[in-house]
Amino acid sequence: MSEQKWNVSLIQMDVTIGQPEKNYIRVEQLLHEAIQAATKPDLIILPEMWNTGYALEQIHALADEQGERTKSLLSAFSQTNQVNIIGGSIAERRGDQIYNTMYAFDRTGTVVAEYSKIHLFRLMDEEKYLTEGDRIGSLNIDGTQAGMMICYDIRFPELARKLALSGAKILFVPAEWPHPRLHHWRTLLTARAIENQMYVVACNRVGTSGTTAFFGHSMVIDPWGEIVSEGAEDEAILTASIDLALVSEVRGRIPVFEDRRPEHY
Ligand SMILES: O=C(O)CCC(=O)C(=O)O
Repeated sequence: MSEQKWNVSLIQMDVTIGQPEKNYIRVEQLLHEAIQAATKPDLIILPEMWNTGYALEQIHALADEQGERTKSLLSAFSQTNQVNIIGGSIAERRGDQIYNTMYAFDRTGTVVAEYSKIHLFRLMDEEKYLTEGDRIGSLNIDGTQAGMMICYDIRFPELARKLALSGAKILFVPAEWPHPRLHHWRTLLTARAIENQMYVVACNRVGTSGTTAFFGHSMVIDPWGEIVSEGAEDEAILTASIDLALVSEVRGRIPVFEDRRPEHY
């Protein structure tokens, strides 16, 4: 790929709650579909907690031990196909604790970053079963600095700003964001893109889990806040082309980072 232009594929998948076997098979099928598309992706992203869904009561038994199974699948795929992968997030078991963890792989299959969700979502009892992460998710992909946040994290603008201040030009957001909060999803993602003048690549699941329905609407938003690509509510692989040169252009047009006055707030 050119240094500045990337093709990205967002795997907006359904997740079968409490059935990792089914979900690992489905992810592998969808990764193959994504890579066989007419335009080969430079980067593929998956949604949140795709191995187990929110099967919180059984999460200890179902979670992936140190993410080993996930890392082995995604690392082999990224290496074979020389593609970067933002591996959504999975339920990861580390000792006695369970985390909601993201892994990023470069084109050689190396894990270049991992991030565990910092803001656990109390509306879904996440904090009763999971342990929160304690560090932010910065990474470098093909020479470009980026950041990772998970779902509820997007309600915390401080985190996105911190990633932008550390150099991120693009923010990756896997999610399991349900109805009826589509307005919040779109508005918060767009705000994070506009205020930080960066790309936002957000991959949400579809399907239902009990009485909760997930609406998809995965999207890629440019640093000017325009939605470049947006999914519907069905399982699909969404593609978009992003031009990282637009980040410096927008930052030059309105010099928000130079005009910040953190000494007053
Ligand atoms: O903040 C929201 O409305 C949704 C968050 C969520 O579903 C999650 O973090 O899993």
